[in-house]
Amino acid sequence: MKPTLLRTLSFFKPYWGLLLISALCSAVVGGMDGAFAYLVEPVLKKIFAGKDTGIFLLVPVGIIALFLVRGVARFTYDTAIKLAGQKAIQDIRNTLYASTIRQDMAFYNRTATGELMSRMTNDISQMQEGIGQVVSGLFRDTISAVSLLGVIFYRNWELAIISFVVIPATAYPAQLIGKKIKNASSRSLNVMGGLTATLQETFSGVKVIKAFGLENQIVSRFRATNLEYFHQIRRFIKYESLAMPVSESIISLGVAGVIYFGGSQVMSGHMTASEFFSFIAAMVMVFTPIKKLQGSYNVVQRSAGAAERVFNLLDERRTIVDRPGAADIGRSSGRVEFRNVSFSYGAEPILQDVSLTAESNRMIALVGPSGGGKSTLASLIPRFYDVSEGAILIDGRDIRDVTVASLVSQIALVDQETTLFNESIADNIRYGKPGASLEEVVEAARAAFAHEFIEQLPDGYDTNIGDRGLRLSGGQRQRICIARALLKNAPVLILDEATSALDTESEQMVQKALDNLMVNRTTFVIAHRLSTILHADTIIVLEKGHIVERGSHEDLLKNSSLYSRLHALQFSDRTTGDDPSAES
Ligand SMILES: Nc1ncnc2c1ncn2[C@@H]1O[C@H](COP(=O)(O)OP(=O)(O)OP(=O)(O)O)[C@@H](O)[C@H]1O
Repeated sequence: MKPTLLRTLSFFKPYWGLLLISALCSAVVGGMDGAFAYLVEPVLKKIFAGKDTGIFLLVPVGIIALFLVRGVARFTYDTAIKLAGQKAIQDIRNTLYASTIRQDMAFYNRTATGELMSRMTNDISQMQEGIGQVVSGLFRDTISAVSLLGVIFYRNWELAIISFVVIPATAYPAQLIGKKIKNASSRSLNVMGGLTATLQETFSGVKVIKAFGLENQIVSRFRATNLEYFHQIRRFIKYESLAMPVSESIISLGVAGVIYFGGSQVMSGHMTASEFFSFIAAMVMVFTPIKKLQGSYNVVQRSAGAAERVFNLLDERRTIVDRPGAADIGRSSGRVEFRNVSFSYGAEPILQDVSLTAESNRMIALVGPSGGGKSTLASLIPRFYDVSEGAILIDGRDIRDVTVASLVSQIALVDQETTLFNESIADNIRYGKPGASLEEVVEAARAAFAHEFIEQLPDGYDTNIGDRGLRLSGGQRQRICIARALLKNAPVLILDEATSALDTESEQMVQKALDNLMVNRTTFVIAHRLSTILHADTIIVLEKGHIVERGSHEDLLKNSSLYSRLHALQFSDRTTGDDPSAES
């Protein structure tokens, strides 16, 4: 708990100026509570005992002045402390996002996207609520409680001890309840993570849900998780609602003691009535900040659950990082060598003793039965994963000896997912080369055979990908991705070809765009189109993680090889598409 709290507080460091302003103002606000309770005694004495008419007129004016000053101080305090809280939360969210987006692919494989979204939104909101409430009350309520306690002890320390004997008795149940609140909060956030994951999965997979008529099933699953969330929240509500009545009941014992013993002292003449009123005023006033502080403790407990989850995510270690002394690779010639590479995601070996060399500007096609390891092999080049054994070299240098940033700058990737972001088409292409001029963007789009259709869009290159009504075809999206890769102009290209059936015209356009993209680059094609494979310098046939055949299209066809069988299969059933990677 303590490290979590300290860690949260460390995010406030840059905003110490705002904290200082709020501390000073809260001293004014809190101190005035004490002053107010203290002044009850002389004022009452003068009014009732001395019949002082002067002070009688001064009191209302004084009260207005006091509350004016208090109001200004409180406004400044609240604004400064809440701004500091918001800024700290903003920094936490930025830090978390920056660290998560840099995580390894392995991390993304084992973590549901919805779960991550939940941490970024629900958990951070919970933290924000905690920080907001605590920081806005902590200074003020502490100073207010201390100044009022000062008045109480000053007026009558014996009576003060009687009344405060009960305070420690409230600590134990408060702590117990706080712990329960924290556990319930953590559990409810876990369930909320699952709920967000379900939302993410089902909204993005809505096509399948509709096609299989799974709506009812999905809704019942959602209802069940939502009910579980309610159960967790119900526990949480119960404990939170219990906190106040428990402490108030214990405190009432103290109040009863004060009335009894204080009243006796006034009657026996050991204390004046105005002193007693001042004591009672301070006593009544002090319970408000004390109760608030106790409430803050519960909020802290609740936020601590969320903060722990946020920090756990922040502490996830990356394995794909720069080695000490890693150098910038510069611009490579694009010669890629796999030297006795083995790889596994877990216990199961996926690639075994794979050796191959792609000379600069050559084209290597990876084919073979589904699950043979083609995509895995390609994903090792940009270090999405590190090899388990052996090494991958670019221009003779182990890719683990160069910086990750310089390595990825050597590689352009065009895959089946055709990922476009909710920005303008120009900006989507510009991701290939941040800061590229519009002329460069247009040139890349022309080479990708995308310029024509982009120009016909309502806002041309400024058309937003997320605009309502913008319906880009699969082939058009692919050509935008190809333009992006063209603009990157990297010496190595990884092409995970789309299997999605494009119509013939669209396929031809995409093929022409790809032909342009492949010029003067070392290209690894995970091939699904026969036309691409025909031009490959080397075809690598992967089966169960082993290279079983390699050679040119003609060489491989000459033998009664796996490749020739895959090839024959395609020709015998053109309706399945030109897909030599299909299961043999
Ligand atoms: N992220 C992952 N985590 C664990 N196992 C994986 C992961 N990705 C792939 N695999 C497994 O690795 C093996 C090789 O998969 P890979 O996708 O590389 O094959 P592929 O030849 O590209 O197949 P396809 O032609 O169907 O795309 C498969 O058994 C697959 O289940």
